[in-house]
Amino acid sequence: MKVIVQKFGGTSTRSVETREHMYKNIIRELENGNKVVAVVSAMGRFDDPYATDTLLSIVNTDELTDEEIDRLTSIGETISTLVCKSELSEMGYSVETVTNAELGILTDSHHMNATITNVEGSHITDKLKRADIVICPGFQGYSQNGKVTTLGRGGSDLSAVAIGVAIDASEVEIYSDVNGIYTADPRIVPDAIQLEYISYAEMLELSKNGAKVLNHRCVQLAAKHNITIHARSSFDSRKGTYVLGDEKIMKDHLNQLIISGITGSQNEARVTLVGVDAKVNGAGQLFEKIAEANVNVNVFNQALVGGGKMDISLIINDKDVPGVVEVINDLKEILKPQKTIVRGNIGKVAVIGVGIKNNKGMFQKVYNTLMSNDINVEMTSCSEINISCYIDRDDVKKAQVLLHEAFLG
Ligand SMILES: Nc1ncnc2c1ncn2[C@@H]1O[C@H](COP(=O)(O)OP(=O)(O)O)[C@@H](O)[C@H]1O
Ligand SMILES: N[C@@H](CC(=O)OP(=O)(O)O)C(=O)O
Repeated sequence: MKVIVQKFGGTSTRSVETREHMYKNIIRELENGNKVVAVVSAMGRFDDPYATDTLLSIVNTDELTDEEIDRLTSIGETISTLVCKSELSEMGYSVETVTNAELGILTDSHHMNATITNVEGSHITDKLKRADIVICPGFQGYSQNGKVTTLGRGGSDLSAVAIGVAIDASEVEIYSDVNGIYTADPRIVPDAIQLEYISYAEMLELSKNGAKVLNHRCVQLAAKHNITIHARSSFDSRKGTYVLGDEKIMKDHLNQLIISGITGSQNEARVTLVGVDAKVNGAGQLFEKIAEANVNVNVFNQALVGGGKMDISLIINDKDVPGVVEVINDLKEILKPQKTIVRGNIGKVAVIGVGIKNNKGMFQKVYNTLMSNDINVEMTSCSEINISCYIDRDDVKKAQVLLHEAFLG
């Protein structure tokens, strides 16, 4: 007998009909002689009664502390846990549920985006002795101060892998409404191809750059513990996509694609300081203050423009613009910029693949595809497996379709 960890997201827990499909996946494993730990997300998306965004919409979040918001949003997963227990029990299955404290996911106190510090699976293992199905609320943990925390949006994927680590599972199944990982979001690029395998490194880049199908911290944790993730659909019994280590993919020649995926995001902003005094270490001081403000800089560019002046450009998340503008104002006397330009309507398109480093002309192909279709590339960043271009936000979907056609069409 094996214990299978299955995670069901909001697209699976959403309604009585979607949950019927979800239960078929659990029951299949019971019929195979296995036991199931089901990690569940809140039911559905905004406007569904108990979905995370619905819960957030019924309060004024400015009037609540982050700790209070965690107490509110974690309820969505608790409701989902109890609904699934009631329905599965009614169908005659032996089911136990796990409370927040019994989950054993210990975190720091960084509410709304907590980091897991330890995972302890003894309560789940005990319950597995008494029941065939153990249902766990995803997305949450508890801090050393005994408070409920949440793991960031999309965090139930991370819960599932963390529980997989705690109970020593060799594989974690993550169910959603798509049959695994595609070469692009199939809702944006209908011709996207389903991948059989993808490496942790490529999946991490896809997730970090906008592919919400898997949470990036879940991929990091799976890579650290060498746990295979099987991303698949609640509504389709075929195999989905296996996310696993590069070594196995290389050794068994599991993936021949140069490019594994195209992804995009639409929440960036560009801040440019024009004509900064080049004699002082302006960028260094700017970065120090930006880091103190807890802001992540996605891309940075500095160019000498003559006359003892330089231009500095930053790409940040648009939610961080007010904080960065405040930092720039505080440093005005030191940096002496002639002007500061904030452009909020920025997005990103990213081409991801292990083949990038070994194939010439990849950047040129990305750049030419965009520019020849009137999409202006404002800034770029490249690594061995990722070419990212920052473009007008309104062009992000079109850019994904064009790049998919150019590389994978
Ligand atoms: N490369 C990709 N492959 C598959 N799905 C993707 C990709 N990029 C984005 N998606 C989106 O991810 C969605 C599934 O993830 P998500 O909405 O988080 O489901 P759940 O709430 O069930 O966890 C799909 O409906 C799809 O639109
Ligand atoms: N309900 C949480 C956690 C989560 O992971 O949800 P889902 O599995 O539906 O993406 C959220 O919306 O962020």
